[in-house]
Formats: sequence, structure tokens, C-alpha cells
Amino acid sequence: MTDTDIFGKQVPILIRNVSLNGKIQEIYLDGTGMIGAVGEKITDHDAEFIIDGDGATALPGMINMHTHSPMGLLRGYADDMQLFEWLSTKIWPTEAHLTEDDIYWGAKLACLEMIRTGTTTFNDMYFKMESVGRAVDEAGIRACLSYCMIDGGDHAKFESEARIMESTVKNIRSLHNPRVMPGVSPHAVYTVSEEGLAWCAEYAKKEQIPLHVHLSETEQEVADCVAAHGMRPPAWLDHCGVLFEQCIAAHCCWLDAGDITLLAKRGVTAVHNPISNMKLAGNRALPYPEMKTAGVNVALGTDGASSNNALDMFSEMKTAAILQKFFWNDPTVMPAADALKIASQNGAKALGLNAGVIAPGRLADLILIGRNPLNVPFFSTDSNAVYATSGLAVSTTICDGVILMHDGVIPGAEEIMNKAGDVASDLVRRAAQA
Ligand SMILES: C[C@H]1O[C@@H](n2cnc3c(O)ncnc32)[C@H](O)[C@@H]1O
Ligand SMILES: [Zn+2]
Repeated sequence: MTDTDIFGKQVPILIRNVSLNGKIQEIYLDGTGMIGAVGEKITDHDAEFIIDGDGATALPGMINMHTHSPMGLLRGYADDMQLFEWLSTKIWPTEAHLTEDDIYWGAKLACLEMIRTGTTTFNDMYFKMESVGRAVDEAGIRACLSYCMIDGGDHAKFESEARIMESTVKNIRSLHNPRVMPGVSPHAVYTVSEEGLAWCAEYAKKEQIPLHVHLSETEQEVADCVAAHGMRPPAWLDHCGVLFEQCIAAHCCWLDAGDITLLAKRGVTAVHNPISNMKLAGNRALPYPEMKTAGVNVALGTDGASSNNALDMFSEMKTAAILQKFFWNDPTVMPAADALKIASQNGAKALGLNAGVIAPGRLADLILIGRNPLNVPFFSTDSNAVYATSGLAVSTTICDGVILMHDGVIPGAEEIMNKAGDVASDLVRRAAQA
């Protein structure tokens, strides 16, 4: 089999000469999307393709647990603003002009960027998610896709949003692709009514799918929630039934001790988005030390590419680790191993995926970081991956046992970049004319 034949096919693959947990190992992918064996010398195999890692580092694929994939179309469109002003004056007015085609090409661009930088799964919240589903299906990456409900407290709007939510779940399921999973997303406590939050919670539980929500991102959100409902946002979500084991809450910056206890008790996953929080100057970091002590499952996400402005989980891991040390004035907080775990295993746990670890019987979602100056010398895999490596150092990305990128090559990348650039310019032009 030649190098170009290998893309997009689920066939048995042997990866030789890779550094895994500090030892040179071989990894056999069994051709069904699973890791078949890991060992120093795998002799019993029927590999159709052999990758010589040449000493590359093997890591589990990154799991980006909070993003809005089509927002790459608005990368660099509106920067250096406060969150609510950014959303209400720039982002929402432009999003009102998004077509299915825009969303499709925005999601194609996001999948391309994530594959390029070593992400194999993402948890997405946006609109027109069938178009995102088509892009994910074609890209070969794994994703949980949720329609974002915003009803603004209007009952008629809630009813129409609920119908869109139901049809989105049905349409995502009709792709019959286990890599493309449906979820449910009420946007936040400040944009969704009590009936909207309660309906989303009940619906997610009935369908047994994840619920993805923004939570306690800013101090204002907390103050407004207390003023409106006499409760802090986690207690209000709990009152509406939203806090349960499949709840994935993005940001979780402005939490007090009671909030943390509640999230731990309900088994909620909290997603740290350090770059977006720092750029939008939320003035608070997710309280990782207390959450870790309380046993909250903490995962990692980039947020959208218009507030980050990239979807590179390697930058996110480094930022998470150094922000936590800086914010808590303690260099022992979030060691490199923790940063890697929140970027892989903990996301897999939240989505109920048998991924995030390279071991036999796990999903064959993994990446290779080829030999490059950022990986020399090699005292510690975790340290180099978190503190030195950039996502652009990822050389090979494999999802579901299928090679999506090899030696930095992703088939079709040029067309996606050209088309997404054109679509973004046209979207901004239409929005400006309105
Ligand atoms: C899905 C909707 O959420 C909007 N959004 C993007 N980033 C953020 C954020 O940091 N907080 C709240 N809402 C956000 C996005 O523009 C969509 O409208
Ligand atoms: Zn977000």
C-alpha cells in the first residue's frame, strides 16, 4: 500500500518505533477501530500498513470538550472586547446571517485545524448542527454535536427551539455513524428560560445523551442569576434538573465552595477554557485545586476560534497549567501529567468513550509527535508535551483506527482553507450590509 492509499481506510496498522510512556514500543491497530496490542515487539499481526515512528512520541488524541466549531469563520473578526459586548454587538448579529453552507465550511475548517493539531474528539455547541455533522462525518474525526438553545425567556421561542433540538438529535442519529454523537445544549442561565433549562435536562436524560452548557463564566452572570432567582448559577441549574452525570459545564470560573460541592455531588464535568477566559478577561480561573480535591471531573476545551483564537489543545494544556500555577501562586498546581489527563482521559470519561489512553481494547484514537527540536532532549514525555510542544508539531493523527493525517499531510486541506476563507469574507460582507 502506498502512502496516499492509507488515508481514510480502517485497516490493520502497525506503528513501530514510537516512544510511549518513556519506552520504545509498537502499537497494533486491529482494523476495527480499536487498539489490538501494545508491546516492545508485536510479531503476531496482519498489518496492511506499517508506520515507522522513527522515535516519535505517541499520545492519546486530544479531546476538546468545549468549542463552537463553525466560529473559525469569525477568527480575528472581533477581538479585545468584554464577553457580553462581544456577543451582543459583534457575534450574535453576524451569526444571524449564517447559512447551512457557511456552517458546513466553518466546521470543515475546524475539523482540519483539530486534525492538524492532534485533536481526535470534540464536544460542540452551535446551530444548524446537521451541517456540522456532515463535516465531521467526512473529516473522520469524532464529535458530540449539540444544538444550542437560546429562548430569551420567550415561551413561543422556547417551543420552536425545543422542536429544533429534537429534530437535530434525530438527524444526527440518522447519519448512523458512531463517531458522530448527539447532545443537548441550553446556552446558559442568562439566555435560556427556566422551562427551557428544565426541558433540556429532561430531554437529555430521556435520550441518555450529554447536556452541554456554559456556566459561571463571568462575575456578572453570577450576580444577575442571584438577583433574578435568589440562587447562584449551579444551584439554579440544579433547581431546573440540569446537573446530572452527563452534564458538561464549560468555564466554571466563578464558583464558590458550595458550588464545587454541588458539582461534585451531581457528577458534573467542568471544562476549563483558560485561553478564552484570559482573552475575554473573566478575571477568575476555574478553581482546579479545590475541584480536584472535591473529585470533580475536570476536562479541557478551547472554546470557539473567535475567542481563543485557535483550536490547538497543546497551547490550551500549557496555558491551563501555567495559568493555574500563576492564579493560585503555587507551581505545584496542575502538574504536566494532570494537564494531559484533563485533555484526554477526563474528556473521554465525560462523553462515555473508551478513549483517552493508549492500551489494548481502547479506541484507536491517537497521535504521533514526530522528531522536532521542541522534543529534544527527552527527559519527560509529559513535560515536553505540555510545556514545549505546539499542536503543529503533531505529525500523524489517527481516529477510529483511520489515518487522517500522516507526516503533516491531510488530503483536501488546501480546498478547505480556500473555501472557508471565501465563505467567511462573504458572511462578514452580508452582515455589514444588513
Ligand atoms: C453557541 C453560542 O454560544 C456563543 N458563544 C461563543 N463563545 C461563548 C462564550 O465564551 N460564552 C457564551 N457564549 C459563547 C456563540 O457565539 C453562539 O451564539
Ligand atoms: Zn463557549
